[in-house]
Amino acid sequence: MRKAHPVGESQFASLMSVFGPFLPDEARFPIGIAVSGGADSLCLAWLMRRWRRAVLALIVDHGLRDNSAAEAEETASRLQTLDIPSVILRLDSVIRTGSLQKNARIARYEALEAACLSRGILDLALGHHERDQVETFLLREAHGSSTHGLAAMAFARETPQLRYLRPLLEVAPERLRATLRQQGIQWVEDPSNRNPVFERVRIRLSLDQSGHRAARAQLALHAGRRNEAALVSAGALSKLQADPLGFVVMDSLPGDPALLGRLWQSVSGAVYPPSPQALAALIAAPRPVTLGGAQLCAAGRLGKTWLLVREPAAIAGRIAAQSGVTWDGRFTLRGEVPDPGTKIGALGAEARHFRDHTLPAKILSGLPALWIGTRLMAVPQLGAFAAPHWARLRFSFSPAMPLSDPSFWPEYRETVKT
Ligand SMILES: Nc1ncnc2c1ncn2[C@@H]1O[C@H](COP(=O)(O)OP(=O)(O)OP(=O)(O)O)[C@@H](O)[C@H]1O
Repeated sequence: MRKAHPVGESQFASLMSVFGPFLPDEARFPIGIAVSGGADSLCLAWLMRRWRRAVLALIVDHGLRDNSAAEAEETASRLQTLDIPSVILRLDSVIRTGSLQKNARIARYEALEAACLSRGILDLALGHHERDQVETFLLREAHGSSTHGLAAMAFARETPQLRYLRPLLEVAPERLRATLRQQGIQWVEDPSNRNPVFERVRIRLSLDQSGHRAARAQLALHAGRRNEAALVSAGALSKLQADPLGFVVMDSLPGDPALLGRLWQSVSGAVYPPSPQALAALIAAPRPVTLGGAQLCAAGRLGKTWLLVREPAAIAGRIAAQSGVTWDGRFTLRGEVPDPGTKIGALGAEARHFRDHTLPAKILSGLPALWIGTRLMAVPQLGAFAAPHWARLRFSFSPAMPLSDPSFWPEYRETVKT
């Protein structure tokens, strides 16, 4: 057998580049990494940290094995030595009837998704690799899956809240282990990965090299078309930068009116995009314009050519603040409101207090703020609170057309791993 080559930093950077736009590499926009402590996801974490500073590893402790808590701690301290911050998510509700593996997986994804949502994480990377992909294909084939199922796992999968990324999906697992060995990084071996009670493991054990190659070739036929379309849409989006504060900056407008319409909807919070004719005219001759609740204007000191931002005159008035309520079709409040008289309204002219902020007043004044009468109590997005107990409140960016909506990436959808 040939010796496996470690994965290099520049190769990983090019694997990540196919996913298109990422939020700036700043502490307020971490990318999540799901780390089990096994070789694959640990290697993913190491590579991600070389690629980007703002990352957060999420370790799920299913609590199903006696030493699982200690293993999770061990993984967390290993990550710490690699300068990767992490949190451990403890599950106490894995249902033990039916398929334990399946229940554990559902509970794991729920916990990961909730943790990302509460921390404003939009992208979560998973450590699936090429052999996982081949096994998924063979499992689905054995179960009579349709063409869609046989395309197996996609590079990325969207939920309305989160995008799952699988940058290592075409990388052989031997290369991930070789990478860790080269760096002298240890990992945890999960005994269930070798337990033939599980069908996936039986498939793994029965696959010789030629079977593996044949399955890969078949898989490529199924997956090719889907991923090709996905890469086209990722390419279009990779040129812009979308911010969960509710604005988009870009050097040029996307050439597809439907795509531009979706961006417009995300920023304005509108249920419908502007007319395709108006958008096509704008693409043909870009110019500053106010349309359908959003404004296209010069990005100025934001560094790119265009800024797409909520139209100030169209912003909603004040409404009573309650957890779960959405204001201006864009921002949903979460957390316990300390005073029943609190209202949500735009920061407006009070944005002048944040003059030193790197973002222009045009963006800041449209952010949601919490008010009691004329008193400004909190601007959660800016980390400004009149008193510590207001700091429990958060707004999430939740327009009717979210920036990470599945229809943004139609070809990336897939069924959850079998
Ligand atoms: N307990 C966990 N905590 C966090 N993420 C997990 C956990 N288990 C699995 N994952 C994520 O899901 C991916 C695929 O899971 P799978 O069970 O196939 O991998 P694994 O064999 O447990 O571990 P690894 O991929 O880390 O070697 C992992 O690479 C990792 O990103």
